[in-house]
Amino acid sequence: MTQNAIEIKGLDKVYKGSKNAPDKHALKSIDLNIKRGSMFGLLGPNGAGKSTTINILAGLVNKTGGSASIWGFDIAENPRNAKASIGIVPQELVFDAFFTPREMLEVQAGMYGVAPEDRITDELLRAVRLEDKANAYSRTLSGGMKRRLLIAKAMVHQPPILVLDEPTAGVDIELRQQLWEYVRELHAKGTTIVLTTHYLEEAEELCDEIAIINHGEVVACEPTPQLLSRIEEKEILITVSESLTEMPKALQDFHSEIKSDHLLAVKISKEKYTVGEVLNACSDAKLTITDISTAESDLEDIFLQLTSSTAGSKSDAA
Ligand SMILES: Nc1ncnc2c1ncn2[C@@H]1O[C@H](COP(=O)(O)OP(=O)(O)OP(=O)(O)O)[C@@H](O)[C@H]1O
Repeated sequence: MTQNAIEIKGLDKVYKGSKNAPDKHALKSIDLNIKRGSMFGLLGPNGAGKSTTINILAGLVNKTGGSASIWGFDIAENPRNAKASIGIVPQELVFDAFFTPREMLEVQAGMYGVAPEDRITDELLRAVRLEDKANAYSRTLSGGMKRRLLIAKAMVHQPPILVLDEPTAGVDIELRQQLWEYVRELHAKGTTIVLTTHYLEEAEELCDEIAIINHGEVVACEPTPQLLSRIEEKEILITVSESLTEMPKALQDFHSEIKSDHLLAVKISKEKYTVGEVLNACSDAKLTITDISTAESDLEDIFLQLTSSTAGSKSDAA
């Protein structure tokens, strides 16, 4: 039995165009393995292909090529078991406004064939802190409550994998913390979590592995610390009293650039070099430093670094 919760191999999706719209190659033969028990982040700019990937796993979009399996079940050969192994929290807050949270969870459990005695409706309502609203019309819930209800809805059949598609978009900080608290609880109890998010700092904080997808291609997929260290760069801005016309020899080993007459920018990988080594190189070059400042790369920078090499026009990504 595979150790992966989700295995995606050569997954391809072309949305057929129409008279006025060309075909859209949304996924270009992507490979992804998501380990059982992990908290996995799928990051990418708008239009990268995150929702397409998730919707294929959910059985809502048909793939054009390749394969995907969920908890060892191929989505094409064994769609019932594949579907039973995953719970998906969609991006949009889609609801039947006249159902109460309790009814909604009961109906959903029924749709998954969960016998009445096996249902965990009350437990779920408590977990997402909606027990007080169990019998209220869903249309009376706040946006945050609706979001929590959608998580509960995705868990009615107690799947081993929970996928959250941009769960905190437009959600305030306090609620975001509550959501993550519950997601962390589920994870601690053994649920594999996959989330797509634009909040890069959240992926950094929550996920043990991150894949970055851009224009339908996987740009990176690694354990979070490895991803961070691989490209973690520090930019050092050094002002010198000498007028700079060309890069001093002692600094040529670094990724350095003359920004203006007296200003040098040196980028160093924190794994390879220290700031001290850069300063020593300046001293070897007989430069007189009058000012120095540094800036760390965060995941946002890394994300830009990784995606800019394959990035096309903004309109294509929109
Ligand atoms: N039903 C569809 N028909 C045609 N093109 C589509 C369809 N759904 C998505 N696309 C296109 O496929 C590409 C990938 O879209 P997708 O929604 O998967 O991206 P995403 O990474 O989830 O973006 P976002 O973060 O904005 O949700 C985009 O260019 C999008 O316009």
